[in-house]
Amino acid sequence: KTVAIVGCPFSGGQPKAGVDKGPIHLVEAGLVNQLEGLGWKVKFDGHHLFEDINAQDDPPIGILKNPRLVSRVTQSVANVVGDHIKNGELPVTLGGDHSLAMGTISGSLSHHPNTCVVWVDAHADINSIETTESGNIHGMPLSFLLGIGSSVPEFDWVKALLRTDSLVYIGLRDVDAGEKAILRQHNIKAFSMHEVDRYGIGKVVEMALDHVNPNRDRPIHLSFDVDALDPSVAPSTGTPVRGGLTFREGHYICEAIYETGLLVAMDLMEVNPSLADSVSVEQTVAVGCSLLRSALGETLL
Ligand SMILES: N[C@](CCCC[B-](O)(O)O)(CCN1CCCCC1)C(=O)O
Ligand SMILES: [Mn+2]
Ligand SMILES: [Mn+2]
Repeated sequence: KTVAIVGCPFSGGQPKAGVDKGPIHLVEAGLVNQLEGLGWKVKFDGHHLFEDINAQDDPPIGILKNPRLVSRVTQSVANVVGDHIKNGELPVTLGGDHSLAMGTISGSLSHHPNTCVVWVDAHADINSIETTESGNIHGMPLSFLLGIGSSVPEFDWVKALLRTDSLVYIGLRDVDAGEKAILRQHNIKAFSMHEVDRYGIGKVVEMALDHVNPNRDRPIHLSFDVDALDPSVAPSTGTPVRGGLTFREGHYICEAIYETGLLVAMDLMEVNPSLADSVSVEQTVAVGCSLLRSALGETLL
């Protein structure tokens, strides 16, 4: 079985410099060899190069920032991920900011229309153009994928093929008012940190999969934002929020999803190696690689 590493040095969905350097740090930490060590054939044809659009050609739409750049980059990612899946490979997309998930999940859905999405994150990333307070598109990918809010012509390539009952969250703890309304209105299932505390991660993952994959027969796309982890575990990320998942809880999610045998694509997002001291950066990168290994079959025994 082949893993295809898709390095996406992209930061256009948010304002902090550095998140585009996430992929190179993850690869340079030895990710390819680590995955080969698990028995995977690993395909990595270099990091993708996204040429910029100069600012005057990409004015905000409403308050959305870099809309044309984000749209173009995520559309190219959708094609890359879709092609890897078509080739029978398992795409592992390294971010880069979470707006990339518009591309990765579109890619999965293009080949597996019944893909269910497990979104591990402190944030819901579901703001529509009406509800976003920041205009940072990394806080919006799911609204486009679900077709929530008024459409933005520049993003018309995103077919709203994800159903709200095919999405489940784990780790939420910083959800905007507009997003809370969207989650309620659309009955989107979310296991916040409150549920993690209450039921424990084992039960939460079981309930999450029972919700989107009751017969364990649907392909799973795992979109993992490292800020789902507590900042003490993954400090070097753009929007840290205290009270997050422990190192083990994060790994348990990945281990349990691997055990289903249904994983078809994974994203590891929002590693920004320029936001902390070198020890903390190294720690964040190492945790990212470790999570990926767990999602791809590394076991403790
Ligand atoms: N919801 C936020 C954060 C999005 C994080 C994206 B992720 O998960 O990929 O890291 C935060 C908006 N928030 C509103 C109140 C004032 C501070 C910013 C937004 O910008 O939409
Ligand atoms: Mn996110
Ligand atoms: Mn987040």
